[in-house]
Amino acid sequence: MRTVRSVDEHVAAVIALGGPLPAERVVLAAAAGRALAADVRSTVDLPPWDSSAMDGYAVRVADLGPGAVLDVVDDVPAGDTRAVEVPAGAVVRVMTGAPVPAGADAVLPVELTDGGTVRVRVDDVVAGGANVRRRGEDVRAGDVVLHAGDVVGAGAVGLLAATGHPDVEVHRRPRVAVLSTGSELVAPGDRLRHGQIHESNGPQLAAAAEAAGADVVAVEVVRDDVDGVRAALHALAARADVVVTTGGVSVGAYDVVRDALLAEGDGYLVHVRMQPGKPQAVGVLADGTPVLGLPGNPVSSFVSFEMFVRPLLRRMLGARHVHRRRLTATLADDLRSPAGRRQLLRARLDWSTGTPVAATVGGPGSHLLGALARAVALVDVPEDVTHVAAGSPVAVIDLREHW
Ligand SMILES: Nc1nc2c(c(=O)[nH]1)N[C@H]1C(S)=C(S)[C@@H](COP(=O)(O)OP(=O)(O)OC[C@H]3O[C@@H](n4cnc5c(N)ncnc54)[C@H](O)[C@@H]3O)O[C@H]1N2
Ligand code: MOO
Repeated sequence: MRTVRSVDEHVAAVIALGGPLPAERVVLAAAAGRALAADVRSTVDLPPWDSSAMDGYAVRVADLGPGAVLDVVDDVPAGDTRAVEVPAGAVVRVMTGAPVPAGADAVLPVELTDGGTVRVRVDDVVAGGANVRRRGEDVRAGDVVLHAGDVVGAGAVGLLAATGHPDVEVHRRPRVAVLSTGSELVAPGDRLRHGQIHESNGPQLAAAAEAAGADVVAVEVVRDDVDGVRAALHALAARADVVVTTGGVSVGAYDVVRDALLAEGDGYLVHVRMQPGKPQAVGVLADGTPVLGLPGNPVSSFVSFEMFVRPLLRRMLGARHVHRRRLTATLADDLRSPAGRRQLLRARLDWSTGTPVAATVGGPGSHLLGALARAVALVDVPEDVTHVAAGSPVAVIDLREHW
């Protein structure tokens, strides 16, 4: 018997199969794409001291006036660690990023002077505080600068380094094993005999899992043989946090993932009210490893990964937001959708008018790989909607990565 579920019910059931994995400390170079396991506090003020924003002269504003000539008593480049002071009636030459000497209350840009190095003529004045970056104006020592669950992007790596962190605590990446099933499958590059196709779901799912932040530990292929599938599931489960299979979950005579999971005892089959991706299998092996059985049609496996596997992997990665960003787009062309199934159509997004226009690519057939690479979004048509007219607003799932 198959359990019938909505997409949201199945998403909830799959996400419940795992939680954030244990934390580990990694160097910053390995932190991008990982989710923080704990809040991070700054070890320093940023800037750590009053800092010059310009090449010029550290001045006492009271000494300035158009035409004033002042002694240049010192020269402070970036990296100068001395404690320097500006006496009244004089200036100190400073460079961008250099500490502003004590006593100065502004930096006069070199362009507003004659550029002198012994004495300098002031051509124009600045207000108190001008071009001085105050200690701590950006970040204060002890401030929480990043939160647990934040996914580290390039900006966060820069912030971590600037706030004094050579390494950071992140959740372990989920280890994913991919198992493609099908006696018709041969390796890409092998010559196809009649009845054979190139194995494409394994590489596709591995790439999707890597992009989701997972560590893909295996991509294997087995023939349609229940014992072979069971043996492969156990071997892969020993090395992985999640096993993802494709093919063999429908009602065919040789749908072996279905039979293997049923034989494992803790598997079940689901009809999800969606297109593509109706038949799904979910199980937990004896060692506790979840198995997600995706349908074999390439578009079905792609969409099923997006809707079910990716949120689980994001949750295991520790990311706060496990779902893709959703947008509202204008539909380019009329579309039809089956009653009672939520349809997820591959689409391009055209931003040339400033707001997104979604044009579906490829037909509704779940075997149509030709246009898959052009899809950057999925148009999400609710179960009860059977027709959407061109020009209507539609919900869209944005497939591009966002930090
Ligand atoms: N009588 C019925 N037949 C089917 C139903 C149904 O309700 N009643 N559902 C259809 C739907 S919808 C789907 S989706 C598929 C899912 O079937 P399986 O998960 O059992 O997948 P397979 O039969 O093994 O393969 C389907 C199709 O995909 C190709 N395939 C499989 N694996 C790969 C791979 N790794 N790389 C590339 N292509 C792959 C396979 O050759 C088949 O053409 O069932 C429908 N049938
Ligand atoms: O549910 Mo299937 O994925 O439509 O081809």
